[in-house]
Amino acid sequence: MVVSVETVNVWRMFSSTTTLLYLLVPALSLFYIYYRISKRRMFELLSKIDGPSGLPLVGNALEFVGDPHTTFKILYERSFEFEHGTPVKIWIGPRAVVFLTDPRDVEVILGSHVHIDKSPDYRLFEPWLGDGLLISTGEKWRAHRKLIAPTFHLNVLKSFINIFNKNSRSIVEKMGKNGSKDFDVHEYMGEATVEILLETAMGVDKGTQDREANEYVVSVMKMCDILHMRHRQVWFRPEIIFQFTKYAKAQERFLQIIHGLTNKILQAKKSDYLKKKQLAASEAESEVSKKQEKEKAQVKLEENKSQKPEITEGVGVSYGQSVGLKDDLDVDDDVGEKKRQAFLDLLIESAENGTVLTDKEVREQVDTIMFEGHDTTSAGSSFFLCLMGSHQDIQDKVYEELESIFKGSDRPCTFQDTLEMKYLERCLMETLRMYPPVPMIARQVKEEVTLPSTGAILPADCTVIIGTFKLHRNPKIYPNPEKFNPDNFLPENSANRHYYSYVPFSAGPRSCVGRKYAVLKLKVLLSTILRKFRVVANKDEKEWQLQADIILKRTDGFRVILEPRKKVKTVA
Ligand code: HEM
Repeated sequence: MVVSVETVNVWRMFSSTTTLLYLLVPALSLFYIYYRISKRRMFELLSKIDGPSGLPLVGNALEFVGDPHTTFKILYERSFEFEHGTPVKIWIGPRAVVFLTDPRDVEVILGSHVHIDKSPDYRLFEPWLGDGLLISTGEKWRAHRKLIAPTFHLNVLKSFINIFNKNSRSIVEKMGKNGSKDFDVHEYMGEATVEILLETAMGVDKGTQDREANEYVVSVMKMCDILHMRHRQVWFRPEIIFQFTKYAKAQERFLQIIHGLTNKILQAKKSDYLKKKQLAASEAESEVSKKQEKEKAQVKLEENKSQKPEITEGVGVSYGQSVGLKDDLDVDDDVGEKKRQAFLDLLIESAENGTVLTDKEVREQVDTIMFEGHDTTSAGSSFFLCLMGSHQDIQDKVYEELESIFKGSDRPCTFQDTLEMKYLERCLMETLRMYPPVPMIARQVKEEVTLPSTGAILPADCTVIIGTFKLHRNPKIYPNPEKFNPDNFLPENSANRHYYSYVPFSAGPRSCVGRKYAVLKLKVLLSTILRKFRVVANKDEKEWQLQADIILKRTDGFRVILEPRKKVKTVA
């Protein structure tokens, strides 16, 4: 029998493939057995936590590959398969994620000083936010938090009121140009919040063009889309795969725009800081030379008592001019800025001294505050306005309250006014209950944690997600939770509520540093809009399409119509 060369080659290939399989299958089986044994405790603990059934190997991962709205809808609808508040586990491939929605369980995680580590999902933010406050952990986070938190103290915030007012009026004017057409209010809220952040926290004069703020807002939204896509479609997570996709190129482009703006802010601020430092140094120098000149003049005077003291007069004039300039331009400014202690001023100063922060760390914190401070507030304010548009009776009550405060005048809002906006504040709190801009908070637990709700134990290194959206809609805590009802926040209705049953700003040691800033700014911004316009929204709340791409948003857009209110008394 003659055997051809081809037959021999095929046979060789077959036998080598078979050998490979013979080796691979037992190796994989052994690895799997080793994995199950080494993780026995983890599997044992997780088996006691309820969850939807999934497929072998991939678990529930395939349920999240659809578009963002469908994914959110599926996740929320499936949550009703389990009793409100019970911990629920899902598998994303080999990784278990446990959702917590009982306030007692939430407290154990958010209230802890131990479980402060963010889940690995936040690492996707790294090329954008570096190791800023949102992501960092351990001593670095503690030190930076201590430094940054006071820059959002109420005393600092009070000095921002004029900037809040000015920018709110400017955006009201811009929105008014839409006439009776409906438009997406989120774009305007995004632009206003970026401009306000630049002028307040960053202390940068309004040098940015509107186009730049707009480009920034759009790039942040697109970056969130990419990150969210990578969260849902897990095969895009490893850098080794992601870098070859079209999304990596898009990410690079968006980051160029985002970092372009933050770099510009930093450069402007640094040169400002250096100029001030130089000025302070030259003032100190002129103080010294003035003292020396004075001494010399004194000596001369004593040497020749009959001579006129011309030098003293000369020095005096020069000194006077310099003081005059300083008084008019710098001193007022200095006093204002020192009083303000804006976030970026403090950071740049700390970086100059070189002990607390490096330049890179300042950049990361600026990117973090720009992201955290703008996308959350623009979503919150857009939801608020849409809710006002859908609930005219409630909007009327807000307007009535504003009328009682401003009495028909269009004067700017004061800090005291914001304290009197009690009903508006309740509407804002209720908006953040129903539509929390951060609908999920993820943590990685360092050690085993017993959950008070069921006694179940979370294994060490497990990812937990605080499901804020679901937690805020627990009927045992909020009667009729799908209904927009600002009275949920009447003191008598909220007094006995568990502290961790309302966490739009998170809570505990890693709570939002910008909470007071956000509420004050939103009160000024939203009251300015409602004093000028009645908001009308044609779509029923039930038809809204939600997506939770990091920040909760409406896929169908935040469309409203603004109707001018009657003329008010103008105050310059
Ligand atoms: C309605 C507006 C806002 C909402 C709903 C909100 C919500 C939150 C939430 C839920 C967290 C915790 C996130 C997590 O642990 O994953 C957080 C953290 C943070 N927020 Fe906000 N935020 C808002 C506005 C702001 C503003 C205006 C700023 C700054 C100007 C800001 C700065 C931060 C920072 C720096 C963190 C990280 C804090 C840390 O980990 O120590 N936020 N925010």
